[in-house]
Amino acid sequence: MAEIKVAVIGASGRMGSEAVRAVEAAEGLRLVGAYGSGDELGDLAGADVAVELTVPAASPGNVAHCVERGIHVVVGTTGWDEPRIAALRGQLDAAPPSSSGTGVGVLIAPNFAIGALLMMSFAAKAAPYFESVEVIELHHPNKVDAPSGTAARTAGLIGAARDHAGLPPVPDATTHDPDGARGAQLGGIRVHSVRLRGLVAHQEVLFGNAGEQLTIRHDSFERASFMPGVIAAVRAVADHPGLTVGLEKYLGLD
Ligand SMILES: NC(=O)C1=CN([C@@H]2O[C@H](COP(=O)(O)OP(=O)(O)OC[C@H]3O[C@@H](n4cnc5c(N)ncnc54)[C@H](OP(=O)(O)O)[C@@H]3O)[C@@H](O)[C@H]2O)C=CC1
Ligand SMILES: O=C(O)C1=N[C@H](C(=O)O)C[C@H](O)C1
Repeated sequence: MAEIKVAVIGASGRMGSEAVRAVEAAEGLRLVGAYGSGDELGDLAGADVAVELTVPAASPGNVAHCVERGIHVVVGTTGWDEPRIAALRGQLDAAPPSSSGTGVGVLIAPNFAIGALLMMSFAAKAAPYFESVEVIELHHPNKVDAPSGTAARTAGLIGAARDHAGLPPVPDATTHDPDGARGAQLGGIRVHSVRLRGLVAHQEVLFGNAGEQLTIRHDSFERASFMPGVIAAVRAVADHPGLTVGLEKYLGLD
């Protein structure tokens, strides 16, 4: 198999620096470029695949830059809401082919950890069977976005599964909540964000019925937990032209 040339955008960040090390250690991958916020991306040093791990404000511009140049992109940065995704789909439809002649592939992966992918899959499977559900995500206090991309994705999957099953809205008698104590509401699902020194990335999905509760919890204790997913995505992205949301689609875990 031909060597894959990889560039990391956001290379000095917490995730980016870990991704640089993972790419350097991975067989069949060669790191050709590492970019920070002050760097000109240019042709990304001839990379076949860019790994994008920056901030929500910069990510769409970086991804557009890669797509325009026919470079496949693995995006771990969060903040990809529906309008951003729709704009990217439009750009991909009109994009030039990649250097290998296929359509450009872009993966938006809200979470690369295998356990987190399974947590989301289990949550979607459980969703039709419970009257109540809420999501609690817990992260390190340096995280700039809330709710987490994982929580937004989980809420989306649960909401879709409930709608498909014809479930009514989650019961909630709250009529007075001047300080927003009930958290954010994403597609009808309550999401609560905790920021706490000492944490990395954690999430609980709480399901309730009369007399019973199911809790699905995932913990990333180290950013190393994301790296097998990053490397698997780099290896697979060229084989998936167009836009894919969720690494589970590459791994058959959906
Ligand atoms: N999908 C997943 O599994 C995971 C996703 N994430 C997401 O990844 C993203 C990064 O997280 P994290 O590493 O913790 O954040 P950091 O703040 O540690 O790193 C962000 C990096 O992005 C760089 N940056 C900012 N703007 C640009 C730009 N325009 N071009 C290039 N680089 C830029 C910053 O560089 P500088 O310091 O020079 O400003 C910084 O090094 C977040 O959105 C986070 O939610 C995090 C963990 C797992
Ligand atoms: O910022 C983080 O740290 C993380 N971000 C992603 C998210 O917002 O879901 C993935 C993981 O939770 C870590």
